[in-house]
Amino acid sequence: MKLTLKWSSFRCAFAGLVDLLKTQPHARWHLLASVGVVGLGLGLGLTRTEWLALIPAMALVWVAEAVNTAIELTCDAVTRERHPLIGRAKDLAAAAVLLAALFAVVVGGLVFLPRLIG
Ligand SMILES: Nc1ncnc2c1ncn2[C@@H]1O[C@H](COP(=O)(O)OP(=O)(O)OP(=O)(O)O)[C@@H](O)[C@H]1O
Repeated sequence: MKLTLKWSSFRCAFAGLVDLLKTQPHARWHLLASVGVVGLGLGLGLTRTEWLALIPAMALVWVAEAVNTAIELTCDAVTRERHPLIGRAKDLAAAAVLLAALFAVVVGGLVFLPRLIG
């Protein structure tokens, strides 16, 4: 089996990341929150276990936001007319971001609150 790396795929993925940050205001909030969490975590000297909880929680929010944006754009490419299924698809994609963000807040609270008020 031949293993090959397609560098153009990395270029496309990076372009998607830049697109996300340029066009999605929520992504900029995620960036601010991620920088804040990492800065606070470094300042408080979090343990490896605490980082192992925080990193997937943050990553999930980024992944959900990217997929949500992709779904929104795909829906808009299919039709700009109102359609109940498009509405549901967009609402469900937005729900994925909301769920990821809520769970990230819970994880952040479990990690940081005992250190900040304990
Ligand atoms: N073509 C459509 N048919 C039916 N409902 C739609 C359609 N487009 C948007 N909606 C409804 O409007 C909501 C907002 O859609 P929109 O495409 O403006 O995304 P958004 O909330 O502005 O997303 P973001 O702020 O992340 O870009 C959707 O969640 C959906 O309920």
